[in-house]
Amino acid sequence: YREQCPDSEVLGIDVSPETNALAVEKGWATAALAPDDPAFEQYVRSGCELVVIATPIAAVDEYFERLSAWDYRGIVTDTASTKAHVLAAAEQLLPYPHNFVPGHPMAGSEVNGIEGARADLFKGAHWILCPDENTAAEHFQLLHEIVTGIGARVISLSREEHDEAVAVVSHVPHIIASSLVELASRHADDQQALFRLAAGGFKDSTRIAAGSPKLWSGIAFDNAEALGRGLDEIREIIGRFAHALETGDRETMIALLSAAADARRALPAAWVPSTEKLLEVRIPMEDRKGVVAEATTIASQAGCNIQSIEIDHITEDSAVLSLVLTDEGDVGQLSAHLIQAGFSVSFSPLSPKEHTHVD
Ligand SMILES: NC(=O)c1ccc[n+]([C@@H]2O[C@H](COP(=O)([O-])OP(=O)(O)OC[C@H]3O[C@@H](n4cnc5c(N)ncnc54)[C@H](O)[C@@H]3O)[C@@H](O)[C@H]2O)c1
Ligand SMILES: O=C(O)C(=O)C[C@]1(C(=O)O)C=C[C@@H](O)C=C1
Repeated sequence: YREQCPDSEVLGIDVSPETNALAVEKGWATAALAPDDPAFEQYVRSGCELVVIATPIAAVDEYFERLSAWDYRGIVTDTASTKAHVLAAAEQLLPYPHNFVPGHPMAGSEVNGIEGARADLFKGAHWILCPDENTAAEHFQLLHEIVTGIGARVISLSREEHDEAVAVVSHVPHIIASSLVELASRHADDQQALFRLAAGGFKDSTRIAAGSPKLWSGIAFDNAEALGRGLDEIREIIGRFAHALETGDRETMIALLSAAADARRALPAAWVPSTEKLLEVRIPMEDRKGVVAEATTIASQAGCNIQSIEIDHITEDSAVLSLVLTDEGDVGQLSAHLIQAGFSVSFSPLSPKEHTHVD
């Protein structure tokens, strides 16, 4: 972020003095302190615009409590992999819970701590934001700007759907990766000879198993229900492979493998923004709460990518939300769903030049 905005001030807070020293040395933070340093409170009380809580889930409450004690009125976001606990804690502990916009970058590393940090970690990645009907459009706009500024793409997801969705694409895969390593470990001898045979396939599908057990145990228990359902389902899926094998059913085996191969091949390696053809969607915001959450979630569901957000204040109590979309997703579906939700929307093509001018 500081590469994008070298004039910005970023105060890092970490329990590890080595981490704080390295963060400043690398230029990722302008200053970095221990949580109990009085300068932390001073900084939060003196106009800090945004707080990003990127600790393990177990430490989040402590920071919500501090922000409450310091009557912090700015925007708060987080990076936690699960939202069940964080949402309940925000509601209970934060003085202004509507200023909390949950976030979750869908990128990371199995390397624990600051050693795993890279300036380009989020380039081409998706970053979930979970605004709700109480989220101010300006708060979402600022977070959107920061996240897209570091090269990620924002996906708006409802708070209710978040944990269920990430259980399937992140938490079940982690348990499976750990299970694959456990299987091989059981068969490896003292010299670990079997692991020397492990090539790309094993390594590709188990990299994440090297992640922090403490962090992942926190994630697993915070998302126990959805993870439990996902594990039941994966048992059933593995059972279908096993059954095809037992019954010599080659046709089913081919069908199961083909369906997975097609779906996997269709996954892009990374998201590349396409900004040749831009489309502006203008949505009047008067007399309605939560327009930004509703409209951006509908856009994400339709696979549309919002490149930037503007809020045009027409009069004191009326404004228009303007979303600039890149040439992706199903605009027909977006339009139909926005109209179905009761919005009176207008679409107009925009050239990248015009957009630069608007900015
Ligand atoms: N690892 C990933 O790939 C990944 C991806 C997306 C989101 N997340 C989420 O982001 C959060 C951080 O994960 P991570 O992988 O960066 O963890 P990490 O263990 O690599 O880093 C956590 C940092 O928090 C510090 N810390 C721990 N307790 C603290 C406290 N009480 N006060 C201040 N600092 C404290 C640690 O010293 C460390 O520097 C977690 O909630 C995790 O679920 C992780
Ligand atoms: O790529 C990795 O190493 C990750 O661990 C990233 C990963 C994942 O893909 O499951 C891990 C945890 C998150 O909450 C989000 C992303």
